[in-house]
Amino acid sequence: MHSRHSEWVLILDYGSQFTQLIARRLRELNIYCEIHPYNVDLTKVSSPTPGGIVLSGGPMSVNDEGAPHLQAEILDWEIPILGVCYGLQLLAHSEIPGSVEKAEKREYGRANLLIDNAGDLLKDIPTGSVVWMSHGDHIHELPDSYDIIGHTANAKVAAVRHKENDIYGVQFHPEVAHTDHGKQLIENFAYSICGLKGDWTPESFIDEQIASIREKVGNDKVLCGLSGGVDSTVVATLIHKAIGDQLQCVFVDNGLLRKNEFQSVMELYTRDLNLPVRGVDASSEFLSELKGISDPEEKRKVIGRVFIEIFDKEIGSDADFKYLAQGTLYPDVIESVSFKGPSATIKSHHNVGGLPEKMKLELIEPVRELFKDEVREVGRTLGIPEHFIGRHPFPGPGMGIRVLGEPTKERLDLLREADFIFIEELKKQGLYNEVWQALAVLLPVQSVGVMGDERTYEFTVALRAVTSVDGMTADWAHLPYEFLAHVSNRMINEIKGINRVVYDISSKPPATIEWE
Ligand SMILES: Nc1ncnc2c1ncn2[C@@H]1O[C@H](COP(=O)(O)OP(=O)(O)OP(=O)(O)O)[C@@H](O)[C@H]1O
Ligand SMILES: O=c1[nH]c(=O)c2[nH+]cn([C@@H]3O[C@H](COP(=O)(O)O)[C@@H](O)[C@H]3O)c2[nH]1
Ligand SMILES: NC(=O)CC[C@H](N)C(=O)O
Ligand SMILES: [Mg+2]
Repeated sequence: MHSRHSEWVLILDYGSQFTQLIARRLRELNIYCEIHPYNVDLTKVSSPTPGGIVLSGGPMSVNDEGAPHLQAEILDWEIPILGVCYGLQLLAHSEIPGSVEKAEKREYGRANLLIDNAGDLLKDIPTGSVVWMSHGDHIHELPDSYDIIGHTANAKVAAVRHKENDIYGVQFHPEVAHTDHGKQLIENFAYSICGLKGDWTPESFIDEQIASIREKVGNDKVLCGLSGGVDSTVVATLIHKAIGDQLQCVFVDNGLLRKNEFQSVMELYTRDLNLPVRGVDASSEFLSELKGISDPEEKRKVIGRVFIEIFDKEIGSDADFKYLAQGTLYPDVIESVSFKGPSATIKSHHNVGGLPEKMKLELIEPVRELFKDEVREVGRTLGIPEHFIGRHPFPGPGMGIRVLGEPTKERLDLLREADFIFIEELKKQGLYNEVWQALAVLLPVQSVGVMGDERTYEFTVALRAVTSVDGMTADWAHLPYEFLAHVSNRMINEIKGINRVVYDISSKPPATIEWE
């Protein structure tokens, strides 16, 4: 459940790698938006009526058989529309099939936008400014209903405006940082053309969520899975504000947590936040269900299922419990479901794609549409102390997906020691807040070493640290060599069973942050 801000923009996703960025740019303007697949059931996105619609780019060609189409009804909504790249091609193609053709030269990279008629869309954008192109098709024949308002040396049609309606299209990508005035263009579209005010702030979000949680829950009770992480802490605080002691939180020790995590987080919750939390030790249940399982997706599904079983057990026969609250985030949702259908699922986050099909409790997920940095802002506004807000994300399946292969107790303990050293050193040396997330992975690889004249044949730990804004894309963190040397040295000396440490230097994409 979530409630939609009254003023919002609908983004229809045609599969572009940049669709998330359109959402980011709008949200930076304090405009609420949601991404839905191009073929979404329109009744799900018509209330409240969006103030504008953006059609994203996409990898297909509009002329391909089975290419994602435009749901023409949206044109009757008389709402401003902005088509980006594939979105623009789709607008042209929907009036004149075949008007889009393969360009002689694929255009990828920077181009200079020459403005023919700025009007409202290109207002305050200097002619000749850099725009980012990424397309193989181009518009050969523009429908009569459109005017060209911008072109580049290679693209006769780079920006268009419908003669009568508020429909616009651009061949370049205003959402990427390489387009110099892309943000201005999106602002022009949202503020001037759609007439949106940009009044979506953490305060308005909190007020709306509290009202909607109260209305939804009534006199029933809510169970909230609390993990010590940012998202669930924010969610529990929000719900506690809304319904007080109708909320009960549970923190599950699933045997996959960090070293000392369970005790220290329980203490912090009692000390700093006045939340009703029960701690549950379910480590043996989780570990026995994970026995013999080494496939990443299978592990995630097992963990998702056991979490729900434990939650069900916790409520026992108390029939007042009708809801389960979780700190599910937008990236969890985006990565677990895909507009292309399940085949393109990247990983089943335990709390989304890993959930069992049949559940007794109905979900309440107030931050399901937010990115991590937005949740942190909401948390700060709610007055949650910084040591909760600033924590690195830690996934629900925890060490279970960081021990590659079967997560046995023995291997989990090894990894816990390695992780403890890595995080402790990051904090000690003032680097913890410089990286977005840091973790250690235990590889199922043994290699030969020599220690004190003895041969060793032990495991390898991979260190991973990334910089990111929202976890959707990430770069490996350039940690100082001396730091890495020190950490490696400590791990190999202090942890019996590890004789080699490597550093992961892959970015996301094409890698992901976690290894499984
Ligand atoms: N050990 C746990 N006990 C109870 N619930 C949990 C546990 N781990 C995860 N969950 C539930 O799953 C949700 C998703 O986990 P996730 O790790 O994405 O979020 P988080 O732990 O709240 O925040 P963060 O991403 O900062 O770690 C949590 O918000 C929480 O509701
Ligand atoms: O609660 C969670 N349940 C999960 O199943 C899960 N899988 C990945 N993550 C976290 O999501 C972010 C992106 O991770 P990836 O780049 O590995 O997909 C990173 O911050 C990951 O730690 C999860 N969080
Ligand atoms: N980035 C895009 O949306 C590309 C659109 C289309 N696939 C093309 O190559 O022209
Ligand atoms: Mg977590």
